[in-house]
Amino acid sequence: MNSFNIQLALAALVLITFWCFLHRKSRVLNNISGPPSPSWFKGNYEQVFNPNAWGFHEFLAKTYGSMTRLHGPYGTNTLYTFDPKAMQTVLVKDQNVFEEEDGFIKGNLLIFGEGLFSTLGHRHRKQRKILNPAFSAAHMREMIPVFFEVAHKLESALKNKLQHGPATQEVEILSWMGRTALELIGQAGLGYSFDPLTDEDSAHPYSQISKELFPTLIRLQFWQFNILPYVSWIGTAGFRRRIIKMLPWKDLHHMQDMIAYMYGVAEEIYKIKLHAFEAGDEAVALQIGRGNDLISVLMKENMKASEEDRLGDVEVIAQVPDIHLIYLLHYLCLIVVHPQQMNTLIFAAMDTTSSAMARTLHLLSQHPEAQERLRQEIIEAKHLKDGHDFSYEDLSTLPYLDAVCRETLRLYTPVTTVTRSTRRDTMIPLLKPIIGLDGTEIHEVAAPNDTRVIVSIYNSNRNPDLWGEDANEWKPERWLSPLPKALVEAHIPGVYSHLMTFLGGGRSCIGFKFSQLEMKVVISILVEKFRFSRSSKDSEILWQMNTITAPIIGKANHPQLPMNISLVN
Ligand code: HEM
Repeated sequence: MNSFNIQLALAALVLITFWCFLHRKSRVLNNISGPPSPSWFKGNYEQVFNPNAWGFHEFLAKTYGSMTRLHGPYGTNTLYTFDPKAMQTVLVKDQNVFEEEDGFIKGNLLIFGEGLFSTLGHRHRKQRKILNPAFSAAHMREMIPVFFEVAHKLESALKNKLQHGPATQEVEILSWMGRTALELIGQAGLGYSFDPLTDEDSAHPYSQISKELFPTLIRLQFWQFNILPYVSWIGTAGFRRRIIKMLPWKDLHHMQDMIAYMYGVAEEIYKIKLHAFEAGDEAVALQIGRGNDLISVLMKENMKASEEDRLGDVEVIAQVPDIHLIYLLHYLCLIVVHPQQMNTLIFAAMDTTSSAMARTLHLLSQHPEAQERLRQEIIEAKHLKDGHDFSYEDLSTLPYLDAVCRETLRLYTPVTTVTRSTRRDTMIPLLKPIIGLDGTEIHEVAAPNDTRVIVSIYNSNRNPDLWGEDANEWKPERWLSPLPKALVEAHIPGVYSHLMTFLGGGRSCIGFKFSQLEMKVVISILVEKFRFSRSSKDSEILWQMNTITAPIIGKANHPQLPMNISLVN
């Protein structure tokens, strides 16, 4: 028997064990009401995780409230919640009980070594401690010139386009936001420039890939969640690649090609960085970002740390780029030969924030009065500064800009759900009790070991019990007066503004200040200089849920957001 056949036999054995394991799962959650299952094989998963799942999530919230039972694959149970107290337990209080799923952590360990996404408990906390200063407000303050430098490049490119063509032009704004976010995380995060941001043709191929990655990923999501964690460690990477090639599966092949490309780019950046560090301080200072990028700061912090807290060299290099894009990591388990984390940082920072910036501009194009109000605020503040760029403090004292960003991130969160899995039998207390199928009032849910819990960021941010009857409307003004008492008293466990957008607890988004700054810098420059209005295709634009929300037109496969723009003067 050759080694290929042995690995094939092992794969079959693992799958059989996996079926048996699932069947012994408990039925304790059967008393919690929830939607019927359309399929034993997939349960409700295809309804919850699909690009157009908005309606199903709204239906769950309206029909079953903030704690629901879903049918998982193969007759298993899954909890779906946005109850504030339940989220507090899952994400903050008992976060060691509600961890990322086993397969996820093991797969990441295989590929990335001990980075943020592949560590738990003490080790994860230790890495966060070292990483925190690189993402602190103090460091963001130092980075602000880099943010403005990149935003001004975008401004020049768009101005140039408008000055050499019709006064109002249709522009595909999503790709410009993606390119800007890529350049920003390149310069501020990695000390590397991807894109001169001069015209449409100068785009780095990486930004195109980022637009295709998530839509492809969501088409594969069921397999990713339910099969991949159990097979990702089987055989060698070479074996797994051979298996993928044999499968008649277009999306998986496309994913493999995209990752191979990203891998090459990441390797190049990685080598440049290492080379500069080996050459010493002067070489680092000559780099883009002038030694202030996240990797450089992390290295400096690590040198200062006590011996106990210090990360090993490999851990440092693995760490900074090991930024979210959780779902891609599963695929990397299958496809990539050895660790390459640069891509994770780039994607985490890029797709989330570019989606948020594009959504903000889209909303402003649909609400011209809000756009004008924002423009006036920026122009007046700029006037007081004699036209100079804003400082970090200036940006945090523009109330309407702040309100527009918060409201957009509330109503249109780029990441709509996160999933955790219980590591032992446990209780989940509820702020709002539910009625069980047997008619009893349930104040806390007994969740057996290995229960999947989906936390709905989307429904938490739109909960009418907390935000009021207008919770589903985009109203920046709500942030200019005191927030509803019910919301404040609910103690939403999010790190940002009673919102779950950046999550809460020890695994919350470490880059949320980075992303806030980026949004404010880019939106303030664009709205001051350009007027945004709906394009003729506006009614066809459909925002898809995906892993990170993205707009598409009609049946097109790749995200795009056409918008009309003209110069303000
Ligand atoms: C609007 C933009 C962004 C949104 C909505 C967002 C959202 C999130 C969410 C929901 C998580 C938790 C995922 C989970 O636990 O399953 C997360 C984690 C993370 N994000 Fe972001 N993110 C954004 C931008 C960024 C940026 C710009 C960076 C880096 C520069 C970043 C770095 C990270 C990291 C490192 C984690 C993992 C933290 C850990 O496991 O300890 N994010 N993000």
